[in-house]
Amino acid sequence: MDRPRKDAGPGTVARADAPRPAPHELAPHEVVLIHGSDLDRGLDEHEARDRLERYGPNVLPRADTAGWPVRWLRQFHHPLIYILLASAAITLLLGDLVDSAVILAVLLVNAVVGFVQESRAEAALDELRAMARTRARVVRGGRVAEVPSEELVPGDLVLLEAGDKVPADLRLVRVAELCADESALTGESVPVAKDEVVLPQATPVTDRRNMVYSGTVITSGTATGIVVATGAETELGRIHRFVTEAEPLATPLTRKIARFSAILTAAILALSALTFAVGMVRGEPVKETFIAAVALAVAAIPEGLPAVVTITLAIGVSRMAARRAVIRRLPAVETLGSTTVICTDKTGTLTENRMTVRVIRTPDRTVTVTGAGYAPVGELVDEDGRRADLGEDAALRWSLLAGACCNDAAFLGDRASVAGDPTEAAMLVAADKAGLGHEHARARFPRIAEQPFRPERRYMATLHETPDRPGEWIVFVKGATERLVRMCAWEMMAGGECRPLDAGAALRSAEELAGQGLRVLATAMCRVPATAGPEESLDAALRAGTLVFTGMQAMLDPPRPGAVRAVRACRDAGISVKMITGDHATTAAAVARRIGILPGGDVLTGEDLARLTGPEFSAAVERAAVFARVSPEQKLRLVVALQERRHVVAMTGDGVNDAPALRRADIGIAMGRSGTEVAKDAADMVLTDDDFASIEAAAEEGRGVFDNLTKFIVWTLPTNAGQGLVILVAILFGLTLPMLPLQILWINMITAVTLGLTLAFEPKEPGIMRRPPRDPGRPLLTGALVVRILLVAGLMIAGALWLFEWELRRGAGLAEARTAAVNLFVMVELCYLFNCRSLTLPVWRVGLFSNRWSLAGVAAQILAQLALTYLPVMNRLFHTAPIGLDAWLRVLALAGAATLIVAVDKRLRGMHL
Ligand SMILES: Nc1ncnc2c1ncn2[C@@H]1O[C@H](COP(=O)(O)OP(=O)(O)OP(=O)(O)O)[C@@H](O)[C@H]1O
Repeated sequence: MDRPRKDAGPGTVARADAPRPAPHELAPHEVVLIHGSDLDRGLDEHEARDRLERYGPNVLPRADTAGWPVRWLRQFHHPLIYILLASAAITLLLGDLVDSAVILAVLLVNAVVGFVQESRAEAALDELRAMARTRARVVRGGRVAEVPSEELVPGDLVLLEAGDKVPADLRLVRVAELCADESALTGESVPVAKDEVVLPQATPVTDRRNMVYSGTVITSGTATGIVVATGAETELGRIHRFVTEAEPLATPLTRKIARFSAILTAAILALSALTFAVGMVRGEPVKETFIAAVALAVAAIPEGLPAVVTITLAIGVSRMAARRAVIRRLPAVETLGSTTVICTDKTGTLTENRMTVRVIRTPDRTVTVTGAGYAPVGELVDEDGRRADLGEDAALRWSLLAGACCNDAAFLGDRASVAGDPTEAAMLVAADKAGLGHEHARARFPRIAEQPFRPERRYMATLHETPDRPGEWIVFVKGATERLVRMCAWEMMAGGECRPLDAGAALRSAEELAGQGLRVLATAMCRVPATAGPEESLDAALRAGTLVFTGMQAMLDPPRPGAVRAVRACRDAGISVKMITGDHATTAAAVARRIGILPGGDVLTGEDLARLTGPEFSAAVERAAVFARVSPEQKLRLVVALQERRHVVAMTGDGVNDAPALRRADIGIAMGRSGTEVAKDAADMVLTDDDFASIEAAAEEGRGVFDNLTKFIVWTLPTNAGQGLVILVAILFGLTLPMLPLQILWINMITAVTLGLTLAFEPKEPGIMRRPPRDPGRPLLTGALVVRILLVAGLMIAGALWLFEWELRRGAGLAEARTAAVNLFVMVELCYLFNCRSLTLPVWRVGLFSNRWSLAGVAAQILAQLALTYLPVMNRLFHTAPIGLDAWLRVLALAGAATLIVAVDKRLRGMHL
């Protein structure tokens, strides 16, 4: 390996006007020099801060989204609004200033509501984007740190590993088996191997294998690179001057609703044209009939529906975020409510991913390790309870050294957390507890080549210089026991002597440890002559199959405290939970049993899956609850098989190879802490705490969101129908209008905001996780809903017509009778709101105070009605008149009767709306 010269040291940033060679033409140390950085220490924190100010954040400028004036004007871009505008103009021309003003007021209120809703939804999505930002690992001042990738500056020393999204344009300075998927830049999806060699000046961007570019993805290997360009200066920035990341707000449901609204609008417009025609034939006055027809259309069309859907989904997004599930694609909110299977990783999701080595077993000895967590507090204890003496045991020492040196993890801060793999961190801690000191061990055996861990090969290997024997190198390997026994011919004993490996005994021993729920990693080593190149020597040593087996380290990864409850909750909700892991079947089964996933299904291994095909495969997948030693490709097969059996599948993943399965799943879930950037990119949802309980919480919220949407639809369609049909019926049958078109507009305008919208804030219903998942194929307009629409609209119209007639006959004036009818309408809508606030509970059991928005809305609506009835100015504007207590009593009695009838209907037909 052409290692960079370290004596170059930090230099000054080259003057901006000096002609500067491109980074790919320079040796690593020259790039470092030019960028004023250091190959070991990176930039200092304050230098990085200065540069951040000088160069700006590492982001692409966003394409200008529409400013508020445009968004405001967009609120008027709707056929219905055009009609209203036209009718306002016509009434004005006909000299009716008041009517025209009221229509304009309706329009304005509508636009304000639409605007506010849209802004809220936008804000929620902005928040969502902010949460989805990526982080990068950098070396600053000699320490590894994780920073948001926006904060990277030229000269930063960035560490890359498989699964990372390259955060800026980097000149590679150290590389181990690096491959990058550059399809984001070049369209070529085959990963490209990378190197650190110097390339000639004229090498085109697409061939520069010593560079990695922002937006591309590391598919395997590890590397270190120097940032040479950030933000708009990167190659990606040159191609896309702006980000146009506006995620569409459309979901299957919003699309369904948009289609439904379009058909409904057309039908209602036709009806109102018919009303106008009938009125004309009857010889009614043109102006009044025209306004009546317009009012019919405005009142009957549920204009607010699409906006309420978006806002309900947005509320769902923030509720889920509060429960640590960040939604990246809006449709996920909806799909979560109908999830039937959750396929989850074991490590980190069901367990804490905070490993502690508990047992170390060499071929002739077993020691237990005391202490928990990452603190180096604890010791190695022999079976007889005495402290183990390392000095006497060569196998134990070499196993611990392999664990410390064949290891990429590093502790952050005060050992509170790790950068890298917790499995590896546990092995560092074990070495520390044994008194070897992992930093000391790493310094003593400098690493010169490596084969990073890859899930599909299940081991990691490194090659090191050794201080005591200059002509030799040492190979360290760690990985799955079944994998390592195939690479070993010998096993080391405590005294340092080697004997032929008893693979059967090693495997049985691993099995026994796994049966205790421990995760087992085997270690091996060998010495090789330092003759060939380091990479070739390492490769040859691994292929020779003559390594020396030094032992196994078995670690405990405790189940997450909330996992047991969450798994049970899923089961109650008709969602089956399947564990998918790369770990050993016995370890997986033991953990699954502890968490409650087993019994209740079979345990299948990757090998079993490989043997099965067709219907046999999918039946086995359906039956199994635990899948062990599964490869990422098999995850994809699992998703497909489950989907073929009509399941709605949520699948978790964190590795780069998980991306296809995450994309294919109905809901791909990535891990916010341990997940790779690639997995997050492919996912619909990211868990900020990696916890399975958060998936269950999100599923619960998803059901809540869908319930609230249903509640709004169940409320709005019948009341809109009632408002529109009352005019239609009056005109078709030649009756005196029981309500004036302006009054209908009033009802429509006020109730949509004060009553309907508040349903979006309804809390979740009790028992929401005790019913089966929702069928995503169910139509919007079910037969039961049609019956409900007819029932509520019929009751509203009959009640209003009857009351109107009664009041007239009683000697009340026209204005007074109409006021009573308007109040009845509103009261029925108000009581019906309580009916809709729960899909399951009877109307009288809905908590009055559980949704304060709805309570405030109801109060506002009552005040508005009192104002409409008693304020002289409102009387003049809306042609209303004060009504007496007896009229109110009739209004309340009728509204109460209507509520009772609907309650009986709800009781009889349950929640099948
Ligand atoms: N850093 C590592 N170095 C060497 N071997 C490893 C390392 N991490 C894991 N292994 C081995 O590879 C196996 C598979 O690991 P992988 O990371 O694919 O799955 P997992 O973390 O056990 O499970 P899950 O899929 O639930 O996250 C492990 O059981 C272990 O034997």
